[in-house]
Order: sequence, then structure tokens, then C-alpha cells
Amino acid sequence: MDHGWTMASKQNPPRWIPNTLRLASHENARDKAVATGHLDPGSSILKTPAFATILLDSEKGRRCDHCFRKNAGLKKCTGCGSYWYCDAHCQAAQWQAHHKRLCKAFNSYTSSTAFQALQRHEKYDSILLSHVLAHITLLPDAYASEDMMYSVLLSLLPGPQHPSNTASDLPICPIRPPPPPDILRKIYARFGNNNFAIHSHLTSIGHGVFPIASRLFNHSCVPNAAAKYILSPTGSVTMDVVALRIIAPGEEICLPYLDPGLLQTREQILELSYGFKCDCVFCCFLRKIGPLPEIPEGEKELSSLEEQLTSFANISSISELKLPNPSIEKTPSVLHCLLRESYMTKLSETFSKASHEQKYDVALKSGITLLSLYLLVYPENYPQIGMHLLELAKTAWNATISASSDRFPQEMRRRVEVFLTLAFQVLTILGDEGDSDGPMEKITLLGGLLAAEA
Ligand SMILES: C[S@@+](CC[C@H](N)C(=O)[O-])C[C@H]1O[C@@H](n2cnc3c(N)ncnc32)[C@H](O)[C@@H]1O
Repeated sequence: MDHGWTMASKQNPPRWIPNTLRLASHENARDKAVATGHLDPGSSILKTPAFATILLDSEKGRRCDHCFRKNAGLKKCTGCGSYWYCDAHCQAAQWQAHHKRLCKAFNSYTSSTAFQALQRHEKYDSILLSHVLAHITLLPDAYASEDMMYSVLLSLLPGPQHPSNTASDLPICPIRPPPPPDILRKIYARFGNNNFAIHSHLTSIGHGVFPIASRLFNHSCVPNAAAKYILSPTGSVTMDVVALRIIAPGEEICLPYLDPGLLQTREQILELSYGFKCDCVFCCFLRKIGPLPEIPEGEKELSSLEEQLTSFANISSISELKLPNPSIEKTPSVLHCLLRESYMTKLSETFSKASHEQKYDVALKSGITLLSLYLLVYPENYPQIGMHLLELAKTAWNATISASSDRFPQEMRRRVEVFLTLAFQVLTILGDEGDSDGPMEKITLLGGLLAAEA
């Protein structure tokens, strides 16, 4: 079995590498995936199916455990009563993938004292690990299988060593044949730094093991690509890695391992969970400026800083043709306090609450400040920017229709158009993903309302 493919050791790239990519050596991360040719924004770089997945508890019973699609008429597994499926097709597919090895023992395993003593994230790991192992036992030759994805899974870099990474204490569902302890340890040691959160329109719905994507993509806090998830009635979840901007031939393709908006905690998370120090321009800038200053308590002072932020982000120049792209490294030092994570959270809460309570002036002011911050911290065409532009368009629309006709400002209408067009431009790069009732449908709906009002 080929567990350790490296650039140096083989001439011909393995068949799991798509022709958009080649592997090259990386000084700290073993290998890196580089583009073989020019890639336009929105190009698909890699499509890869999951090796195993698990739904979050919040989604259990409202999404199919196999295809992850929402379904009001799910049917429960009559064996264990703990898995739900769209239909016989999804049930049969998951039965063959892993469930036939788990169904009988599943409930006694999850009600055991050992399982119940686990933290929530460990419970997810424990069940996902059981899915992975059960799947392996169903491959030809089980734990000695030559299966491509299994080989790639075993060849992944392990996460940093810490006690929770040893698998010896992690209970798993009893599986026949039982996994050799070294395989069990090896796979679990690769969970923390390789698995992915599966999301639909920015909401996490599950976790997944996608060995090929893990093997290929390193992290950047200023990524040029992003992963989206395709939910289809014909199979389990597929990951699609999409270019966010033009990528030149030979350029490394990176994904964000965490939310690039985590400006204060990401260094620690990357070190603890992934075992490396990020050297992207953004992290170098944050290290250079040191601890972020406190946010001023006075309302006037904060409001003046917010005006300076929107002016630095050049928000007034917004047109439907292009979003400004302010450079984080040039952020004036007086604005560094606004890079605190708590400030972004608070601003986002103010925007949502004010929109909800129909305080549109407050909502639009905080929403535009939040947009300035997003443009500063997120890379070009990042979906958070597009989703926020859509929220701004909805808020501006509600403000427009709630105003009395004599107050109906043409300028506000124009704002709706601009936000909506920009939301479309950004979100169309990632394209359709997750559930079908996504932001693109909402953009079409609001565009229709706007046209009808004209
Ligand atoms: C999902 S793997 C990435 C694929 C890896 N390059 C390989 O050759 O298999 C994650 C691991 O790669 C390394 N890594 C990823 N991004 C990195 C970066 N920007 N700098 C240093 N190491 C990185 C870390 O060891 C991390 O735990």
C-alpha cells in the first residue's frame, strides 16, 4: 500500500491529483498544491466525495444522514432508530458504506458510560471514527485495503501530539473485524488537523473526512480558494474547491482552516490544532502590531473611529461595478482596536438586532461599518462578504418600503441595487452550494421585487 507518496519519491503523479494541480514540496508542510495553469475566479479546482461524514446533533432528524439534504419526510432506521434517511436509496447507500457494521451495537455504544463521559466534540469524533472504521471493514481486504482514499487517509500528516490525540481512551462502536490498534491511533491522530466542517450557506451542518483535499491543501488566512459542499440525491456529500480570484500558473492553492475573521485567537488555534505558525501577510502584520488596543468606551470616540474605518475602506466609492479592496497592512494604527474579535461580533449583533427591530438607520450604519471590516479582513470574493451584502440589500429594501411614499428616497433604492448587484457578483464566484434555498434564490427574488417597483 502506498502510504507515503511525496514529490521526491515518484515521477508520475498519482491519479487522485486532478489535472488543475500538481504537488510541489513545501518547506514546512511537506507538500503544497500548485496550479498547473491559469484559473479564473469560480473555477472548480477539485471535486472529491467524502470518505465518511457525520451530521451535527442540531441537524439530526431534519437532514438525511446519508445525503445531508433537508427532508420533512425522513424515514428512521428500524434497526437502531438513530439514523434517518430520505428513502430506501439513501438508506441502502449508507448501509453499504458503514451502517451495516454499526446498526446493532450503535445504541449500547452511545449509551455507554464511556461514550456519555465524552465532551460533545469528542462524541462527534468518536462516531465519525466509527463510521470511518466501519467503512474500511467493508473495503476489499479491510484494514489491508489498497483503496485509493484509504491509502491517502493513512498518508496524511498527523496533528500535533497532545493527550486527546491518542485514541486509546476514545470509545468506538464495536466493529467486526476490530481495527488493529495502530490503524485506530493513526487515523484518529489525523482527525484534528485534517477533517472539515461541512456547511450550507455558512452554517455548519456536519463534519467530514475528505482525504484527497486534506492531502492537497495547506492553510492561508488570505486564501485564494474555498471549499463548498454539494448535496445531491444521488450520493453522499461532495466537496468542491473553487478559486476565489485569478490564480496564476505555479501559484500555491490554499484554503482557510478557520474563519479569517478570527484575528486574535487564530495563532493559538493554528498552533494547538494544526501544529504550525502561519506566515501569511496577514499574520505577519498582526504579529508586528502586537496585542490589539482596547476599544474606546465613549460613544462619540467609537463613532468617529467607525467613520474613519469606512473612509479607510473607501466605502463611499462603492459602485455596483467593483468593491474596494483595502489593504490590512496599511490600516492606520488608530483603527487597530477595531480589529478585536469582540468588536466584529458586537457589530454583527447590532446590525441583526436593528434590522430585526426595523431600526433601519441604526442597521444600515452598523451594517456598512461591518462591511468595511469584512473588506479588510476577508479575502476578495469571500462568501461572508457576499452574504453580508445580501443582508444589507434586504435591510435597505425594507427601509425603502417601510418609508412613507413622500419620504421614499431614490438614493435608498439605488443602494438596494448596488448591494444586490455586488452580492450577486461575490456569491456567484462560489456558486450554488449546500441547500437549494440559498442566497442566489433570494437575490433573484429581491431583484424581481425591485424591478416590479420600478
Ligand atoms: C491538511 S494537511 C495539509 C497537507 C500537507 N501539506 C501534506 O503534505 O499532506 C495539514 C497539515 O499541513 C501543515 N500545514 C498546512 N498549512 C500550513 C502552513 N500554512 N504552514 C505550515 N504548515 C502547514 C500542518 O502540519 C498541518 O497540520
